[in-house]
Amino acid sequence: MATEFASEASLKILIFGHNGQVGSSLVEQLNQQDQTLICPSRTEADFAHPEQVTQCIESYQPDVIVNACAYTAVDKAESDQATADAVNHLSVAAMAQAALAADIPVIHISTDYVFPGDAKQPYLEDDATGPHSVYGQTKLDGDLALANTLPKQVTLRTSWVFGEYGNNFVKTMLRLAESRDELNVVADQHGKPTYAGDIVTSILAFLKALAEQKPIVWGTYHCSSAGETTWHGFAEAIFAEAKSLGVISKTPKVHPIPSSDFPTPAPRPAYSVLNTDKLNATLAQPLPHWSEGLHKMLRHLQQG
Ligand SMILES: NC(=O)C1=CN([C@@H]2O[C@H](COP(=O)(O)OP(=O)(O)OC[C@H]3O[C@@H](n4cnc5c(N)ncnc54)[C@H](OP(=O)(O)O)[C@@H]3O)[C@@H](O)[C@H]2O)C=CC1
Ligand SMILES: Cc1cn([C@H]2C[C@H](O)[C@@H](COP(=O)(O)OP(=O)(O)O[C@H]3O[C@@H](C)C(=O)[C@@H](O)[C@H]3O)O2)c(=O)[nH]c1=O
Repeated sequence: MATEFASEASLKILIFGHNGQVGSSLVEQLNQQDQTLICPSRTEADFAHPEQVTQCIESYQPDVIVNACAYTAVDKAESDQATADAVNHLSVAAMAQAALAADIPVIHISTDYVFPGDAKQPYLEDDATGPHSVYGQTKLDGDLALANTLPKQVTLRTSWVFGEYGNNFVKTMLRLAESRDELNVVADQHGKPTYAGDIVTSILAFLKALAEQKPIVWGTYHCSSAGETTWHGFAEAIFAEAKSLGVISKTPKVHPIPSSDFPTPAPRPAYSVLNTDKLNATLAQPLPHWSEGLHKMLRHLQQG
């Protein structure tokens, strides 16, 4: 997929969450192009204080905002609702107001955890939401505030993100492999692992259209790598690929368990597979299978 911008097309891009999994990967890709990036530190724009987000947008006057910032500690959010709400909801609402006032678009990232998880087939963009966790509810509240305020917005709803940078399930599994011979992993939660690089490909496609003044269909898109599995299936794939690439020397035995045997403060959806047909049509091809992203990530770790 061509993600190079036309040489004359240049944007001043304000990126929130530039140190996260998606943000780091986005900055890495954009640094290879002739774009002006603004990556405010947490001290400059602390999302626990929405007024700082407003001030930051007003002072930098970007052409576009990419919001990859979020309170992503799903279990911790259950006992830290006020901070999760400030970061995931109130700051996004403030961002939407500031973007509207400045007439600039926002590309925002959201989550499969906005869905209740009782579907039997992949969720479409307009299917009813109904989060069961504080994280999912605060993300949904932020998404709605943005969509109801700002006409020029793209929300990319993604799922089970992993990549080279930051923390994720793949890194947790690799760490556990060092110390454990056996692991229990839930086998009754179904979703789509998504490589951060694939989300970046999608973000770049929208930025490129913006820079080249091509028409954009604003709104919500489901943005996950191809393929679906369970956390247990994902863990088994991680260990098989990591062993074959020599990232780990031994593979633990992975026992499939029901969610009831792995109690967590926040309930996770039993089924959060996202239907990505709308985005596939926009990008003119589907994102790659998650196993390709897993291979890329593990190769990167292997090469140090
Ligand atoms: N991780 C996942 O599995 C999934 C993520 N998503 C969504 O994708 C997006 C990107 O997620 P991901 O890259 O994984 O997130 P990360 O947790 O890797 O990164 C989050 C980013 O937000 C920043 N941040 C958190 N709190 C604050 C704060 N109070 N003030 C300023 N910055 C803050 C972090 O800064 P710092 O580095 O300083 O901590 C970090 O840069 C989010 O919207 C998330 O909800 C959707 C589905 C799955
Ligand atoms: C570490 C571990 C987890 N699990 C289970 C717990 C949980 O049900 C599932 C996933 O665990 P994690 O806590 O790593 O993942 P979790 O924080 O639920 O991941 C979510 O993050 C947020 C930000 C999102 O938006 C979601 O799309 C999703 O990626 O695996 C096991 O069964 N065994 C284990 O050893």
